[in-house]
Amino acid sequence: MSLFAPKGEWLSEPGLRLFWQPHFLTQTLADQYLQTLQQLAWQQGEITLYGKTYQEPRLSIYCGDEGAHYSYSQKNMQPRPWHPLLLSLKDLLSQQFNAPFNAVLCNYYRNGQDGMGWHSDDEPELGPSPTIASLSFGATRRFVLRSKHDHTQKRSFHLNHGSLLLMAGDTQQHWQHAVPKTQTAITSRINLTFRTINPR
Ligand SMILES: O=C(O)CCC(=O)C(=O)O
Ligand SMILES: [Fe+2]
Repeated sequence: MSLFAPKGEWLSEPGLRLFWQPHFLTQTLADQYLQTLQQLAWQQGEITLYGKTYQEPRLSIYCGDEGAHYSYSQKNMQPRPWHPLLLSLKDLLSQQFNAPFNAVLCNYYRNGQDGMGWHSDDEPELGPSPTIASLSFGATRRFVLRSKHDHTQKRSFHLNHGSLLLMAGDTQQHWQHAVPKTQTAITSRINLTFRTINPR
């Protein structure tokens, strides 16, 4: 059985380079993977902004090769060892996109009140033009991009169960992205972002 349902497409314009494949995984595989992923040791992280500590509005877990330390929002994250499913997805995506992924940040959005605010994945250890592969499972959530130069310039995707969205090229330099909270009653969603962490 092929993992790959219909092909995806590259969306390229100056400063924005994306690859979108809504049915990257078959429904059966996506269902099976979601069940496994729900059993990971999810934790609610904290962020400190201007001396005040907040609980993140989502659960997360960071896995990767030994030494793939990642810091964001003043948090220094030590990778946990690879879960076998995450490792096999990492290998598959690395091969497919010719990118040496060595870590994955997993996020668990429990309901519409969980989300992720505007940011770019532009931490120094990702390098200037990171390739980031994002796989989604469970409830469909809106993923929005906006230009850093003109916030009215937006692109929006509905990241469905089994979909793949890849961000590449200069995207992180010129665009921010977010997963907005929603009042709509929705079930949980899991997102995996595979990344390449360069040694400091
Ligand atoms: O949940 C998503 O689709 C995006 C997650 C994200 O932007 C991140 O982990 O940096
Ligand atoms: Fe991000």
